[in-house]
Amino acid sequence: MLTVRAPATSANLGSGFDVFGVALERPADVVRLEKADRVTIEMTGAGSQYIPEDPEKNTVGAVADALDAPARIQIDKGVRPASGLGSSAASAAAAAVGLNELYDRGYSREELVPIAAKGEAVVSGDAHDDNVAPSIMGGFTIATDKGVTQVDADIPLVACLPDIVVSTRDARNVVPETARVDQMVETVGNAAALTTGMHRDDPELVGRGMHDTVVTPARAKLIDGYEQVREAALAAGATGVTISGAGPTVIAACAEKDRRKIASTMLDAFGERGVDARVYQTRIGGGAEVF
Ligand SMILES: Nc1ncnc2c1ncn2[C@@H]1O[C@H](COP(=O)(O)OP(=O)(O)OP(=O)(O)O)[C@@H](O)[C@H]1O
Ligand SMILES: N[C@@H](CCO)C(=O)O
Repeated sequence: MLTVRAPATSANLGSGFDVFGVALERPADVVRLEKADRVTIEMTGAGSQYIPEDPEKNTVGAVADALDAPARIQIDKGVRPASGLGSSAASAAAAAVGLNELYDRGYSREELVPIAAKGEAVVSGDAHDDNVAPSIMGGFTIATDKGVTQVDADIPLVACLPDIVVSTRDARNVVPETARVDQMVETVGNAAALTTGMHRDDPELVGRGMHDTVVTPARAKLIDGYEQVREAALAAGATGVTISGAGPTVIAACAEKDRRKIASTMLDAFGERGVDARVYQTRIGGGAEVF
């Protein structure tokens, strides 16, 4: 049996809607796979009771189909579903990397990205690559229809996951259909600053580049306490704060020395709104690993 650990991810990072993503050092899904006559799926772990084991409805089923690689697949969820931490993508990424190896298909990590994205289409109706790309390739990724650009960045992060459910499908429905030219100009500037910051391992520049006035404000309304948590994290030293993926996780970039204080401040701010939350003190990490 082959075991693959695929990390949680944070997509968008504010200014890079549907393009930017980072792999997180923790949490992660652990997926075990062995060849079989047909695809079967067994789920355990965080929120697994809410995830269908039917291969037609689970992200890994679509990946096994795309690779023509039937297998018995056991998924231990470390990444809670509907979290904004790329839960559905972590399983799909692990399945793509694991089945590619199990069946000796010979795809490169970059070639596996659109294959794993077929799993995302099953749950959100859209095959966006921005979570599966970092979960497979690690680091900071820029995923477009021309392929994936990757850099091994090292930035400390805090990911605060409130006990609220936001489905990607719902969060995509509130994205504005248009943006003004001045917003476009601002977004390009922020995205460029963030990308440069990733190359320099510079949390200040990355945090500055996370600012977004187009998609984030519309989605913030779905997260009770978002503005209070954001302001509290910035006051505690975060260099930038935004919604992780489609939410409800709120993600902050920071210097290492401020990370612990920011984490407890974000928890307290959700607590003051009566919202339970858990927090991951993490950083940008590597992609899926096979054991
Ligand atoms: N293997 C899987 N792991 C997690 N969720 C899955 C899986 N297969 C299907 N799903 C379904 O996908 C949905 C969760 O995916 P969704 O994209 O909404 O959350 P997420 O991946 O945590 O968020 P985001 O993409 O914003 O980071 C749930 O409805 C869940 O039942
Ligand atoms: N880019 C996607 C990531 C969530 O899957 C979104 O924000 O809708």
